[in-house]
Amino acid sequence: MGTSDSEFNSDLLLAHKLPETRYTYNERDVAIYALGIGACGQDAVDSDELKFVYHRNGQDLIQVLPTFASLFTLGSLTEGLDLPGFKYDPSLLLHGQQYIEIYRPLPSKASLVNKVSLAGLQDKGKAAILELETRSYEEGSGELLCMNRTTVFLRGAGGFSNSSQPFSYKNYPSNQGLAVKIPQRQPLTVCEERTQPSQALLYRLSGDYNPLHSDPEFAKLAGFPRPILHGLCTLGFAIKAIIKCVCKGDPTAVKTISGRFLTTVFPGETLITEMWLEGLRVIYQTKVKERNKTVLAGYVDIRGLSSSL
Ligand SMILES: CCC/C=C/C(=O)SCCNC(=O)CCNC(=O)[C@H](O)C(C)(C)COP(=O)([O-])OP(=O)([O-])OC[C@H]1O[C@@H](n2cnc3c(N)ncnc32)[C@H](O)[C@@H]1OP(=O)([O-])[O-]
Repeated sequence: MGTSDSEFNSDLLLAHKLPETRYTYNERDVAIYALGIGACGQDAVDSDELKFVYHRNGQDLIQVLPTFASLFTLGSLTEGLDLPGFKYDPSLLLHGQQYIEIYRPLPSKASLVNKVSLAGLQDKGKAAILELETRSYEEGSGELLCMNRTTVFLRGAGGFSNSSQPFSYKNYPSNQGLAVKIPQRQPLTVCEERTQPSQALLYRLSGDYNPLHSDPEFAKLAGFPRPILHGLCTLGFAIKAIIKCVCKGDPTAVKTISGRFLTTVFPGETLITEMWLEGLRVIYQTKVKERNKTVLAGYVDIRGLSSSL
């Protein structure tokens, strides 16, 4: 264990308290987010999707997609995370996994206080896996709205601990957020949706301005031929498909979301999401049609099932 701030120091790291963050949003942010994950992207009058963007009786009545909750975490990672006793290169960061619990339907506007804590850190040799947990409370009522656990894969940041006993810290149940086992049988339903070449440029307006998603030169330096799609954008497309195909368009049916980003998506590619039902759990995987590659896999726990399924 090191003694200076630039060397790995587990005592310093685990004792560190991350600052609270604030997140305030309104109906405009909700609509811009929905457009960013492709709502009405294929059909501007699709009644399953228009409700996330527009309401004829006033914008405060638009419905909020449950994955909007993932935006509440952004400040902690995108504005530079300063962890004493652990260093990494933010330009080599990739989003690895997202786990979200929704405790009550998200309002169309709110001011939130986020309590952020370190949920995990693992030394994988070539990379480090860092996990942050964010609990979002509504300002005023103090009510807990949702919890996000964000896993980032930090290329080049591994090898900071003893290789015969790599450092591994996790403070949450092992059944949460693990990669899922995809059933061998045919999926219950499949949804295909093309992302737009400008998808990342639109999605970034929801708050993740990392140039990896917009700047060709930056993307090349980070090891990609061109800018890549935000992981949370791909997740938004997949969960929107599940809401449409399994939850009969009801976004409040979603209780828990888990997703692991398996490989990168390029804006303009077509996403095919396959879904299987196991009790009240929807197992899903999303593939890129053009490359026949699975890019995302996970599960969604839902509150109930429509009788027609
Ligand atoms: C957050 C705000 C910023 C947003 C940025 C973005 O959106 S970026 C755009 C969105 N994001 C993307 O586009 C990223 C897409 N994903 C990828 O490109 C690749 O999956 C990878 C580079 C993350 C890892 O690939 P690889 O071949 O280098 O890895 P490997 O198979 O050799 O495994 C090594 C170890 O790591 C483990 N592990 C592996 N994967 C994950 C994971 N996803 N998650 C967690 N853990 C993972 C695996 O279990 C293993 O541990 P074990 O079992 O030995 O104890």
